[in-house]
Amino acid sequence: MKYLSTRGGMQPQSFSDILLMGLAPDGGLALPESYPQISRSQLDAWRGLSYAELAFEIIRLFATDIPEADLKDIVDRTYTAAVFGSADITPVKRLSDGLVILELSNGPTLAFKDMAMQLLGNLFEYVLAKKGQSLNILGATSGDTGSAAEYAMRGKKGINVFMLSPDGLMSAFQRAQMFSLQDANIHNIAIKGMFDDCQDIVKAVQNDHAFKARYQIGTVNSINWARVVAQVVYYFKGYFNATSSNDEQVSFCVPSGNFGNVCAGHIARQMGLPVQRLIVATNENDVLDEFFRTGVYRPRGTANTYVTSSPSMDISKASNFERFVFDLLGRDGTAVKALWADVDAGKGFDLSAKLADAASKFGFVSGKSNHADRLATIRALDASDGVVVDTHTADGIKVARALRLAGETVVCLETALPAKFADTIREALDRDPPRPAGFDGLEDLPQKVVVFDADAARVKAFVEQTLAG
Ligand SMILES: Cc1ncc(COP(=O)(O)O)c(C=O)c1O
Ligand SMILES: N[C@@H](CCOP(=O)(O)O)C(=O)O
Repeated sequence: MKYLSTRGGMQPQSFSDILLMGLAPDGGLALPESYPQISRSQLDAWRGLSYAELAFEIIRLFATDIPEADLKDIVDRTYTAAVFGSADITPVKRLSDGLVILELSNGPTLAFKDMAMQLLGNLFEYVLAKKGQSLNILGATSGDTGSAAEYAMRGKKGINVFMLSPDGLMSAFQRAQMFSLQDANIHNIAIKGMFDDCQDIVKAVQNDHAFKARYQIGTVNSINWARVVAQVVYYFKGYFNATSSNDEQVSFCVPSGNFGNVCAGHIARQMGLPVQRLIVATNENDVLDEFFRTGVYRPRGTANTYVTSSPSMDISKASNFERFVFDLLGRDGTAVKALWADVDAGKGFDLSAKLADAASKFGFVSGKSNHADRLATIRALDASDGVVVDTHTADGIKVARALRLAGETVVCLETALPAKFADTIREALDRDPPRPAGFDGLEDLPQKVVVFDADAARVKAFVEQTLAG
């Protein structure tokens, strides 16, 4: 399997190369030359597999330059009950109204990001050892990618993590999870701005080819294809757990911001998973909802991005959306390059002529949620099912309930645990959310972080100084 860029300007590369590469040299995102097609008999054979067995079957189709025995060892070490809390890894819960919740947040940092990041840590370690290289990761987070990456990479030989986050905008729990880490290879940088400013800096540094090569800069955001492919696995597992036969179809409802999670659902559907619809749920930052309703993509600036009670989705420039648009436009890299030249110039684009395809050919629909919806959903679910969900998952459930068709099985992706967003849970339920074992006193630990303006040059200087020792 070789990989190309969404902007059409990259020579085909192997999985291990794009794992370390981050953005493609032409500024685009890596995608496989084609998606592997899963036959009905393969799907039947996969139904009874454990999570690790299934992950191996799927990832080996993409990571074809890693010897299978090595890959199997990496996957088996990653997806264990000890790390993810149960042998099932991603169990499902059926609500009284028939909606299914796919639990993705039982890993070390209580968000779905652990599902891919734990694998990424082990893949990096393996590939870097083989190549005799080291890697300096520059990442951006709105709250969950950062902690998942830092927990997955802390203490790993040959890896440093520099993580940008929006200053003062994450929850107290999210801040404490990241900033309390004292490991020598973890560096937290709070940026005076929003997540999009952090992601813009990551992309600016990735596009400085000389700096990137000199300091071996890599990425853990969903820019990195390995993140997306690891997320494909739980769509298959969620499908098997929510159905009793491969004759059935399900729809997935996905709380969305940077479009990485639902992009993995799109890939699973393209591979042949029987997915009826992919329901994109946004919060008040509704760039994606606007696109799937109108065909107009209108990324907003920081001044027009709201600070909400589902803060991890406070995103107005959905990085991974480029991967979907590449497919929507018949994999035309030249057209994607032209559209993203407009995006990079602060404009948007109009693909309303393709809107019907987005729905009928690719199964996408969307809806949005706001603070009042979130509170109402959290209260209603607590009352009806005794289930407390986090604010992002609540956005998904609100939208799933609004858009569900008669007879449709909708699987809602649980993207974080409520303990991460205690203020809003208290506002909704007048009590604290359950706090999993091991997190008591987290917010009282000493914190280590530097604060910078949203300036790529300042971040580069910090990376240089830190690595110079
Ligand atoms: C808790 C939570 N929910 C939803 C999302 C949105 O996911 P994505 O950015 O993959 O669309 C994020 C951030 O990525 C998140 O941390
Ligand atoms: N919500 C994310 C934002 C980054 O998304 P990614 O999937 O591209 O890493 C976060 O929690 O940081």
